[in-house]
Amino acid sequence: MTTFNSALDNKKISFIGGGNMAQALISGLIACGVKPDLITVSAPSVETRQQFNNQHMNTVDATSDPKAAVVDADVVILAVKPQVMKAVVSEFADALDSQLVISVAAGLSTDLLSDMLGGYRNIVRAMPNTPSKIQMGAAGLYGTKDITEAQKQLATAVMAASGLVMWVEEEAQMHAVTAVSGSAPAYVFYFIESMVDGAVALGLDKEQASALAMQTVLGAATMAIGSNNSPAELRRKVTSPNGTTQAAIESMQGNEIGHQIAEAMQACYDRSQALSEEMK
Ligand SMILES: NC(=O)C1=CN([C@@H]2O[C@H](COP(=O)(O)OP(=O)(O)OC[C@H]3O[C@@H](n4cnc5c(N)ncnc54)[C@H](O)[C@@H]3O)[C@@H](O)[C@H]2O)C=CC1
Ligand SMILES: O=C(O)[C@@H]1CCC=N1
Repeated sequence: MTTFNSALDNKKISFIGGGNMAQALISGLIACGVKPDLITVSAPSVETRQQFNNQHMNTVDATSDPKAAVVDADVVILAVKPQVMKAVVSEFADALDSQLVISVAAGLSTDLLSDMLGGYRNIVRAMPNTPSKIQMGAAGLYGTKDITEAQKQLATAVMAASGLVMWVEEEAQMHAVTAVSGSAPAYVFYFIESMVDGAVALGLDKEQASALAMQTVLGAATMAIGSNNSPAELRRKVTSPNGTTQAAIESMQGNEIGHQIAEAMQACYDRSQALSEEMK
């Protein structure tokens, strides 16, 4: 669990958009000690605002006015879909003066975001993932040359409230971050779904199969993080010569599962690249 970072002291953090990713990041911030009354969410739907009010007992400020959310914020987090970003930011771009803007939108380059923001360049692009909700997220960050060292530390503190933070040097690497962590919880959920279906077909009931599959994924990932052995070495330690695991792994290799995962990641990367082009 991440602990409170003093860079967050009294910082006002405003979210534009109150969907899945905003909710996950807000949970991380509050869990690490940010006072809810320093957080504002701008969302057009009454239901979304009501949901925030209920969940956080009216301590998080939920507004329909993005400009009010931005005007005295220290950090503005853009958490709307790439397709609506241009229209949404046009409502408050003229209220930006020194705020740190963090965009979590897939694909959108800092140059394109800057154009949408009327030339404003204090922008960090982040690619988090939904396990941020339980402070187990993994986020890649890229900053323009225009952000200060203090803003870089602030961006690190904001995103580290929800888990691991990794800065990349080249903006193009953000597409790879999306392929390996931003979108990747979905691959893992798909893997778990398939394991459960497989176990049910082999005679277990669904609850038993789900509990065993989820605990195994958690145990294997936790073990890999804490180990001096590589994932390949850990795999070999499970695999007895001519035993059960060898039969399973040979079946996967025969079906080129590794190659198929790489292909899926390439598709994710390509889609991330295409989004910026489409939104120009
Ligand atoms: N869901 C995920 O796992 C991840 C999502 N992202 C990025 O986060 C961003 C948001 O995605 P989600 O939270 O999944 O989508 P979502 O659909 O759950 O939330 C989007 C939110 O945008 C808001 N919105 C829509 N129109 C608006 C407007 N005119 N003004 C202000 N707010 C408006 C609404 O509050 C809505 O809840 C996207 O750009 C996505 O690429 C990044 C990493 C992971
Ligand atoms: O699917 C998407 O486009 C977003 C970005 C990464 C995860 N979800």
